[in-house]
Amino acid sequence: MNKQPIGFIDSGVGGLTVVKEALHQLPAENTVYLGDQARLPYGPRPAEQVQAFTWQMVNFLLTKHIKMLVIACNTATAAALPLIKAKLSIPVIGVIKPGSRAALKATRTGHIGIIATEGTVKSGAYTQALRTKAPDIRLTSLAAPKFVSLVESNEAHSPIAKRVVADTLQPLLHTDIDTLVLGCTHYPILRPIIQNVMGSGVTLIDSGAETVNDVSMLLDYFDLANDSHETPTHDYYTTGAPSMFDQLGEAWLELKAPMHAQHVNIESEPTHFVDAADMPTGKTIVVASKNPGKVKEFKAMFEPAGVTVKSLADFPSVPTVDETGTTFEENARQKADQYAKDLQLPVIADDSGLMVDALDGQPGIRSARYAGDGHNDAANNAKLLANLADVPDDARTATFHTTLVLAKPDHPEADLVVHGDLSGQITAIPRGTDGFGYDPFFLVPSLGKTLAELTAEEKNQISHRGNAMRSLEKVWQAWLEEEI
Ligand SMILES: O=c1nc[nH]c2c1ncn2[C@H]1C[C@H](O)[C@@H](COP(=O)(O)OP(=O)(O)OP(=O)(O)O)O1
Ligand SMILES: [Mg+2]
Repeated sequence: MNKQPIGFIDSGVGGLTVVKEALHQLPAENTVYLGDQARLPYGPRPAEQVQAFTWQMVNFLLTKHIKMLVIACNTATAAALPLIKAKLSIPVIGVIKPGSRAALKATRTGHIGIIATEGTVKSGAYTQALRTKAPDIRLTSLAAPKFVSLVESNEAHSPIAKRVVADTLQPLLHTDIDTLVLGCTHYPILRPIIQNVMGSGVTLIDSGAETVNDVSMLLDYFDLANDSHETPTHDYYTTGAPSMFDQLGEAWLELKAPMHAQHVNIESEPTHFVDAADMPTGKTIVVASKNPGKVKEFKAMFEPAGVTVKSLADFPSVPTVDETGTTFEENARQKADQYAKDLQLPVIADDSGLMVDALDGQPGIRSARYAGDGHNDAANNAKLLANLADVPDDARTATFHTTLVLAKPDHPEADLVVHGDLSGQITAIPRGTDGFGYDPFFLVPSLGKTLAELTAEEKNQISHRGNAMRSLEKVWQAWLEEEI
């Protein structure tokens, strides 16, 4: 089981045509999408610039701990797919090969048309992909530079769009093309108009939709599919205006709920591959946790101080450290010392858990494995509730505890150790959707809310982890900068 999201990048909203297919074919997967609308269109830009922009998008999505990357943009695929594939340790998929394969399957006349951006046409990426498989195939490529702007300016259904599409496709009419590759992920949004101009005898190939077949296959092949039954999350980011993105996205994906795309600035992201292990150690700390809920909370605490926060997701090949200790501190030390040694970077490890008075302090250090090995919040919560079924409200008191250990490589004697607690009560009915783990059942009596009903910031202000961090506040920066 792998709950990490699949990442999608595109110059704008076009890649949503791939996401639409992914939501349909892979409904259990979490997804995160980034459209670089501020710098669109990519089509007319030189290949080197497209490569730099694409790295910035990739570096941003890597901070979201994606398990797979889909370059849902033909221009970026043509310019940067091999470079990115060579550097990342996660599977990377482009849109050109899947589109080519589908086109070869569809053609009867052996004459395939390709419409794409200038960049994609110039790169010859489709010609190369198609000729490798079918050397004798006849190909006619045509740049359709105006299509992306039509889509992005929400003109795809206007009379102007009809005119532009008809004019652009003119050279392809009266040929014996029977298959036309939509070699840009924006183009499927113009599909009805394109089909109308080309006539019903021409099969349109949606390169993006074809790509999702490959995504699905690779999820199985690398055993990366998410088979949890939690409702998946879909996060959308744009470098442009979220309102425009939402408007186009909600209509295209036929969403019932608002999309709420978030604005991001990626211009300070590196324009090349950054190996996490090459980062300067002074200002980087690795959160030695596999729990994304914890990582998020630590990021919120460290990043405002200018510290780069990495997590184990940035180091997929580092071996997992088992928790075999009998106390929170032993476990936190084990995790911190071993990961610091393996990564040769400073790390912070957290061992935490819930101690319920009516259960003699259980589940305690076994909180993550309460319902058995593997992390399943729902099963742990269900077991907790079952064990408390006969316990009256006033006896359902409990304490959350955290022990934090900061460790530097090969110096366990220099570990920094702090603790934090939070008292509360276990409710019978879950409330709230934020947070993680036991949060929906943990009532903070003074607030009348569960931890899952608090914002991240509100939770940090009172939580066991927040309290432990406040104990660290005065000492961690000096500790991190100190040479040993
Ligand atoms: O603020 C919290 N809100 C809700 N639940 C929480 C919290 N803090 C810890 N917990 C629960 C989650 C897990 O069931 C156990 C920690 O187990 P613990 O071994 O420390 O963490 P983990 O296995 O999830 O991740 P990792 O060891 O990779 O850091 O306590
Ligand atoms: Mg654990």
